[in-house]
Amino acid sequence: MCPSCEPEPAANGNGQANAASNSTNGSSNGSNSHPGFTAVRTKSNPHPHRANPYQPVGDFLSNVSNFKIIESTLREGEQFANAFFDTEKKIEIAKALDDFGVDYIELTSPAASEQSRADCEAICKLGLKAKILTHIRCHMDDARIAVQTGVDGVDVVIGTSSYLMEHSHGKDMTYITNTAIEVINFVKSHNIEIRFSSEDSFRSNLVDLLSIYSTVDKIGVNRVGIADTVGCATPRQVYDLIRTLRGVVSCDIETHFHNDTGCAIANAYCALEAGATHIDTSVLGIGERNGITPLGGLMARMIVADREYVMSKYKLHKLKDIEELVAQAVEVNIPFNNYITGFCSFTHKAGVHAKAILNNPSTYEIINPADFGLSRYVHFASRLTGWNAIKSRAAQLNIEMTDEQYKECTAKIKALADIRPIAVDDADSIIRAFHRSMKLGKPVDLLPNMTAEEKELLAQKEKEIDIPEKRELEAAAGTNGVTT
Ligand SMILES: CC(=O)SCCNC(=O)CCNC(=O)[C@H](O)C(C)(C)COP(=O)(O)OP(=O)(O)OC[C@H]1O[C@@H](n2cnc3c(N)ncnc32)[C@H](O)[C@@H]1OP(=O)(O)O
Ligand SMILES: O=C(O)CCC(=O)C(=O)O
Ligand SMILES: [Zn+2]
Repeated sequence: MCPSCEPEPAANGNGQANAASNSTNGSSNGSNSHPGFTAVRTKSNPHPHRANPYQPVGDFLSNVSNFKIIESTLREGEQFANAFFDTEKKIEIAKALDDFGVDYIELTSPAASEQSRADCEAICKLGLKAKILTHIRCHMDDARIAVQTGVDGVDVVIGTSSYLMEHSHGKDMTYITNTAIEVINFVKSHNIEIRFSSEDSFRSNLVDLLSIYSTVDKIGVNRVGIADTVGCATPRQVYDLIRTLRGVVSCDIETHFHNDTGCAIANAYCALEAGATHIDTSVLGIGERNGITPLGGLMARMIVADREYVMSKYKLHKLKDIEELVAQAVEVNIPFNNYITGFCSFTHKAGVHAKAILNNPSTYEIINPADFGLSRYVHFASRLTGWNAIKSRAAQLNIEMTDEQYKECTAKIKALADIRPIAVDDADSIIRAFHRSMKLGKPVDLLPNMTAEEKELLAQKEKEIDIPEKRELEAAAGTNGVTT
């Protein structure tokens, strides 16, 4: 099968949920297979290969087709307000991330607590494919503990902005540089990967930054790290800084973006464009405050840039399970608008969208849900529903009518949807009853269990219905075209 094609989803005709209440829910049960909508059969191959004039241009600096993920749910994510991971949960998450295909798993400092140290050792012993890192302060005490845990690498960090130099650790650049050299040499002497990072890079002095990165690069660190610790950076600032740094160091460049101003994914992308090699993520973006670049959001961004690379490296159909695992562990709901796995990420509602999606999903989808093992849905039970969606739903119910009849039936669905939120079952009942009335040639009760009040409101609405095609038919049949 063409990698761009998805298997045709089965019709989901037995839905019970109320579409409108779904859409105001604000959170989901973590599934995109919601019963309020129906999975659709589309006419043409979804997402055929087609030249995209906006696709990334070839660029000798860019790593959008060659990046690595440092997954920090078990480090940055543990700093999320709600997070508590016991050993068992940490192991479960580490295994799931490893299976997904992340390149590195970063763990909380073993200096944080005795259990943190023991958990770090336990995860190192799992023999995962992903390399295991731990994250420490730029301090020999922490480094001595870290190298004893069995990790593959140590991520060292120290604040370089004036805020942090003054109010966090109180050390100047000379002290920072000397300590960094000592810690780096010590970790390297244990044949362990080493990364040196400046905290709050975007509020640090550029000359200080380039100077210390140049020094640690010469000593032979595996990576340097740039961190937008307070989430203040814009994509343009990120591009400029990483591009400049790329010209100064020869080692890899890791980047870490907080999401306080909503730029964490865009910043990660720009960093890769400018030559960064590694992106820090966490599942659902959990971390300090409102967190960092989310793993799923990064996957969404990168699959659009280079689908082949992303598909070949990561088991995307496991994303939803990992998010549910972490969401449960930290007791949060997956947001309704979450990248990829939000309950309505692939649901198309307005008639204009539905029609085009039914013809070709690329019209209103940049990501193919099937790449993530998910389905797309067309909503067909609202006042925004169009006759093309109703025709497609009728086909799923094995009902065939003329185009004029689909339109008239749609108008009846809209009339009811103008009165109250309607469920899939309501729309289905109307389609069935309308079809029956067409066959019998006489009106039937569209919704037998409607309340008297609803019936009266609906009758009012029906008076207002004006379908041009119906008017023409009625005129042709000798009526004045006015429904009474
Ligand atoms: C931006 C980030 O997310 S960086 C990663 C943050 N991670 C963590 O903080 C891990 C969890 N932390 C902990 O368990 C504790 O903070 C510990 C064990 C690291 C330190 O605990 P304590 O010694 O009780 O210090 P406390 O947490 O109150 O203050 C931080 C200390 O680290 C020092 N410090 C802060 N940043 C750094 C750094 N990057 N390198 C070296 N020292 C640092 C501060 O000066 C302060 O030391 P002091 O009060 O003795 O002068
Ligand atoms: O180690 C790093 O590069 C990042 C540390 C961190 O979490 C931050 O600065 O926000
Ligand atoms: Zn952070």
